[in-house]
Amino acid sequence: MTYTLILLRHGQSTWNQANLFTGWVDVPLSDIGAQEAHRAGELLASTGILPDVLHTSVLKRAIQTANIALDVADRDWIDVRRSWRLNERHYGALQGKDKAQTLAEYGPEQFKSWRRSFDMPPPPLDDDAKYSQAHDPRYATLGDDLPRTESLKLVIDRMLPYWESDIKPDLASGRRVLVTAHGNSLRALVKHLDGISDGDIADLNIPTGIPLVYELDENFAPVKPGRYLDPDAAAAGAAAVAAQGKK
Ligand SMILES: O=C(O)[C@@H](CO)OP(=O)(O)O
Repeated sequence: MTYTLILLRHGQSTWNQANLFTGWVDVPLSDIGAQEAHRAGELLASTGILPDVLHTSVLKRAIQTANIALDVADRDWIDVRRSWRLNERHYGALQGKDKAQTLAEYGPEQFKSWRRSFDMPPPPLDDDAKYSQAHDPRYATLGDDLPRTESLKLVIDRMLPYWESDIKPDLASGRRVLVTAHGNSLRALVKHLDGISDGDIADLNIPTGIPLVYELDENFAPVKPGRYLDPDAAAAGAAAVAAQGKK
């Protein structure tokens, strides 16, 4: 008996398209992103890997992606759970900043450290800053859990409790689970599943809009490497994410 877990990074957002650091800012899909979500649904349908339950973040780019993909796969009806714990990494004071300008201003070393170091968060975002979530009603109950910036390590710390408490039980019940989330929250989950080291995770990038399917054993360990349902597009998409800022 194996469990099926499908990971799906949201399609391109308007801020991905504009090359801006996004984090917890709640931006929608671009037209390209909606097309990617559509294609993700086609891949699920054509391979017959149809989810029984959906987990998403509380950010609309993930929610819209899941809705489009599930509609195309004729799975609109499945159970849905959402959690802030699946949100993108909070990008602190970088939220809303242009990636190319940030690279030019601070140099490649600092830029890479902010984007991909394991435990070095960007400077925190002030609560009265334009792109702060401190007054967003959807996070009103978080109290001290509300981040003002996060490293990947901090994402793992807040994401894994949800994996344990909510996602694992759905898998254990024999349901195929779709997790629709974000570049860095999915990097956190893949790091955990694949046992990737703190250093090596810097080189892992997740492309937008391509389902990544894992078969897990009864201990929730992958029985073989996760596979993208469109490997060529996934490789090209991951390379494009890695190169962001350089355009
Ligand atoms: O801006 C962001 O929130 C993320 C994902 O789009 O960017 P990066 O890949 O640079 O971590």
